[in-house]
Amino acid sequence: VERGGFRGRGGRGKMLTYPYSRICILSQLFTGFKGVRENEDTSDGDSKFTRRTSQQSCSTIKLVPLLHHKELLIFFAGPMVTYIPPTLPEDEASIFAHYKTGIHFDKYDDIMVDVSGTNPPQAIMTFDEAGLCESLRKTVSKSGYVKPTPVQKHGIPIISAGRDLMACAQTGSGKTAAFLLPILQQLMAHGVAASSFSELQEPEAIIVAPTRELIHQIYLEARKFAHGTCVRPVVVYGGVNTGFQMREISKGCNVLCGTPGRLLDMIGRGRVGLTKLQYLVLDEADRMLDMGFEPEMRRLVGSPGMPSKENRQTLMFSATFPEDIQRLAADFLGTDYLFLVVGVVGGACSDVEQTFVQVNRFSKREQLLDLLKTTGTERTLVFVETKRQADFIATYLCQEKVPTTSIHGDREQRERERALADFRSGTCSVLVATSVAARGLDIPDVQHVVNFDLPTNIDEYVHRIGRTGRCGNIGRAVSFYDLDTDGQLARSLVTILCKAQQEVPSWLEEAALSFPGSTGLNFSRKTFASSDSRKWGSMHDKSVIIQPGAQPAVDEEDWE
Ligand SMILES: Nc1ncnc2c1ncn2[C@@H]1O[C@H](COP(=O)(O)OP(=O)(O)OP(=O)(O)O)[C@@H](O)[C@H]1O
Repeated sequence: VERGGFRGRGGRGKMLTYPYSRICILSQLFTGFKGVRENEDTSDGDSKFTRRTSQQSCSTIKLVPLLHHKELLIFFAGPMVTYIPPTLPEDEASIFAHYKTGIHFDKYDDIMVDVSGTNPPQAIMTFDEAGLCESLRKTVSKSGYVKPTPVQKHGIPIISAGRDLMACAQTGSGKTAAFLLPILQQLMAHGVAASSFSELQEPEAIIVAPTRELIHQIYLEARKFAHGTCVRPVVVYGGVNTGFQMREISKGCNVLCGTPGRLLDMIGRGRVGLTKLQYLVLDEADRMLDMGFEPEMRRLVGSPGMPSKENRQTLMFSATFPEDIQRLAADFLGTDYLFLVVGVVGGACSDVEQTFVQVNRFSKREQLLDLLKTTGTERTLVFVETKRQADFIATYLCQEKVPTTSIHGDREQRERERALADFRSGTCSVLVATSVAARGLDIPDVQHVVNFDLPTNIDEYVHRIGRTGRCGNIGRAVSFYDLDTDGQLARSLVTILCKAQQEVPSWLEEAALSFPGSTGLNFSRKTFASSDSRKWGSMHDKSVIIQPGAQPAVDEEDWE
């Protein structure tokens, strides 16, 4: 049923063992039985069923036959989730804490921008032109924003004009505010009703993102910009006590931020209604629509009460948009949507200096240690392929007296949040992470990203190295390249380096040429390439940045 999860086929009264605490959907398998629908913290399972939880990672469910039941069986085979995140500080200093824009912030103005689609509205040049209400102007200024970034200059008027949008802009260039500000402004302008207590809440905006930490970060941004207004943002994501989140929703909810699973759960429980929905935002939209999440996104837009795409505004943001995903995305957007490209679709942030080191798999660990000795206390994010590897490397570095923590999908939510907090505060200068930390996370002063293992997908690489060099600051990325295993990525890496105007090591170029299937390289050094799939028709240039057949992030279980 799930990779490495459900083992037994089950049967009348048979004991089944689930080694992971995951939801298993056992369609049709047990016709004639009804399973316990046990939700993490509500023991609302039918009393005719027994559920025995042994250790945290191993639950046992006994199925008891119930004649004449032929439902889809849904089991939650995990321990009760009791985690309630710490209360957030309410003081302005904490809410508006931000880091400084870097010396390259003004260079954003030189990046080429292309808006395709009919009648795009005029871009704004300043926040004054954005027509923000007084409260929002104040929160923008308290956040340290002086002038808008290109994605904000173009995105804000497009959204304010009521248009659907697919926006592609480099990592760390302010996409979050580009959708939050116009949504909040429109809600305020149309006199959004201050939320009040009700078991069913009907938010005006829903924002979806692929990981718990990212959606929490977006929620913090929404809470920051909405500070002092009557708009109430709420966040829901897995790994946190459901009852707690239901109570938070019932206190009032205008902007609901969520990971897909928990969001659908809240809708399914009748806690969230969709009839008032005006805005649906997919952050990291290419990830939200790839094969991992697409079914959930379709379930979301097909949920009862969800306004049709003509009757809601759908907004998609990412730094990468492979062509096949662009085509798929069109199913969710109104026909007249605008496609905004800042720089190169799928391009790496040019403020990140990218270096490649040839390694063999047996020397990597020592090379990492040597590298970290040269970086000292610089905040460094180390990406590895698997959860086990993350634990292993973090333990190794701790033994070598490098203050290290780790984040991956098998850690408890409490531990994940603790790890991130320790990294943010500098208690641990090194964070070893799987792909769960690749997208969206905005951590101040990450000077350095190390790809201990290169990902198999070039878009994943772009997002990973984008954890540094944000908002005009300069960052460095070092990638360990193993000739035995990373050959299939060589060609895409060369293209990424060329487009970011960076030096390509000759051995990498050779590796790209010698990889089976390479038919000569033609790496343009263009600073800009518009890549709206509607323009290409069937004649488009299949740039290697776009990899239609690319596999999703390796460590699928890391995602929500
Ligand atoms: N106009 C601005 N002026 C100053 N700082 C800004 C501005 N816009 C955004 N920022 C800050 O820049 C940082 C990066 O923004 P954000 O996280 O929205 O980037 P992003 O484009 O969504 O990145 P990613 O692709 O990695 O998700 C944040 O700390 C944000 O507060």
